[in-house]
Amino acid sequence: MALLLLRNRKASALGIPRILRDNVEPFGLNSEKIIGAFASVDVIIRSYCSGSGMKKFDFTDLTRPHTWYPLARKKVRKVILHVGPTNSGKTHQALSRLESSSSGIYCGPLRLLAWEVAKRLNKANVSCDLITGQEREEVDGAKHRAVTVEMADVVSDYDCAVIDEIQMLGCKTRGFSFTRALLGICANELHLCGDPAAVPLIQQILQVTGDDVKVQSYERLSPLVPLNVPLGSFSNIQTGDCIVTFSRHAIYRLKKAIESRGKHLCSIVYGSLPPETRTRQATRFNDASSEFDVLVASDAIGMGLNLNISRIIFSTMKKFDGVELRDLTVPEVKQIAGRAGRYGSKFPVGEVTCLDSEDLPLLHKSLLEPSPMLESAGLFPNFDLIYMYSRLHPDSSLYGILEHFLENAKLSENYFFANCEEVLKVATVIDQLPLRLHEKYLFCISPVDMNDDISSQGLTQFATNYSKKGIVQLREIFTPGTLQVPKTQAALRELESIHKVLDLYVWLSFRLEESFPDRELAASQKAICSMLIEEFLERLGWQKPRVKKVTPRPKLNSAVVSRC
Ligand SMILES: Nc1ncnc2c1ncn2[C@@H]1O[C@H](COP(=O)(O)OP(=O)(O)OP(=O)(O)O)[C@@H](O)[C@H]1O
Ligand SMILES: [Mg+2]
Repeated sequence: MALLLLRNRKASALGIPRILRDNVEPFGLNSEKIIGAFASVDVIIRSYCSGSGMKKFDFTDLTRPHTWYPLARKKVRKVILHVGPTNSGKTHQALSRLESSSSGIYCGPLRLLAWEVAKRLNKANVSCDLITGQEREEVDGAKHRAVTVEMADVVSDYDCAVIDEIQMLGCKTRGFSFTRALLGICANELHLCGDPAAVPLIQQILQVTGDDVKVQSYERLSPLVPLNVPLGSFSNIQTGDCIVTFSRHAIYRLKKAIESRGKHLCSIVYGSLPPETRTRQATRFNDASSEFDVLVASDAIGMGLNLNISRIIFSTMKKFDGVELRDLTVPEVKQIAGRAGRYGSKFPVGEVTCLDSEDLPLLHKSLLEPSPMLESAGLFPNFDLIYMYSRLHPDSSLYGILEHFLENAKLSENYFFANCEEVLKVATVIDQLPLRLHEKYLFCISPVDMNDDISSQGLTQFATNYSKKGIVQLREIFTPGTLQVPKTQAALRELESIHKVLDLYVWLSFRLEESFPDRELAASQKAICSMLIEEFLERLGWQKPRVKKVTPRPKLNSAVVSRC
């Protein structure tokens, strides 16, 4: 164990750039960030040695995650917790402060929220970049950036930072990114917006950072009225209604049921639609002059968004969560219901009801109950720790290393180990390839959907070609010019999957720039995918599929399709 320390010490005297070149640059960090990243390696080593001498080295000890972020720890941050119900002006208040700061960062859980914030700041003449895993819209001279939380920058110094929907640090899969932003962002002021249920946990977590924490509570700005009468029939649908359901199939069924009455047209929003399509569908619904006056959506609309909804109608109060069909939780009901009657929208009073009367009691009960207090926040070892651990166990696969962390990680009671099932699934595949650890890690944290055959085969193909040749031309896996408007639900689903593969290519191209050189082509094909999907939604979405000649599926080359 001591050997590792000596090796690293030696490296820090003689070979700093080597460790960094091997492990940090591939992630697309600039030199300033490399220094920050190295500082964190150095600090981790010191924090792991302190008190235990050089003999005892336990990288699975994750009890002091605040020490992973040396830059943030140099400051006493002024932390303001903006908490209250939905539609109470929490985000607005934090953004007003961000707008007047000399430099800043907004971190949100959804691309749509980051996009809204970048638009708002730029409109207010505060230049603001938009950065998500797959997008970099940079504005000349910008000192502000709106990002999705996974892209939170923990190696720059900001005047002001905002983390929106902070209660998501309790999320099993994405919570660790919120924890990372909470502990790691270096800013004079850090504004956290969210549910009051997160307050005690955050106060406890920040006790060890020495930050100055204040809580600011909010009340709802406009009323939300739970109705005693269910919708009953689709003939009672009105302009401004949003009907919520949780399966893709049900979304199309409801759209058809509503549109076939000839009075309303529906925009739709659900998770596996391309983000840009979701944005355009939401924008079209928000636009009072558009004929698409009803929204049919999944819980993809359930967080922080400002939509022109007058009434939320739950078509069901149950959701399949991957394991079982369960009742919606109190926070889920409140978040979704909270989209109705947004302050400043054309509907000053929001209403909420269900399709069926039997669901009303659960709706009413959930809206009255406080959300359960958060007990712990997600945590996941960063690459530095995994790398150092791998030096002690050079024969271990990435899967083996992650599994070891999972079994042996020691955490304080404020944290839980993130659910890394998806990462482990990718690791099983990637470990077969002759790649270095940081390359494997990169593929493992990429936004691949391993439950989608085409998406997972796309990842395998990219990683295989990369390991063989070091360069991945998009044309090896995808033939441009072959995309068509889908004519069936199956073809639509396939196009959504192809979009995911192209999206993955763009994501990789931002991190392995020279090896994935066709970003522009991938991005333009992605845009075509979403246009074709939108055309389907507008023209064909609710019509019966016509039984006609079979069209070939030439979009992905045989290497991928043959294994789908
Ligand atoms: N002081 C204000 N002046 C003008 N508009 C405001 C003000 N406060 C809030 N709003 C507007 O009210 C709407 C709701 O505010 P905001 O999005 O900040 O609520 P929130 O509490 O963050 O809700 P959620 O919990 O759903 O994210 C937004 O459209 C926002 O621009
Ligand atoms: Mg908000």
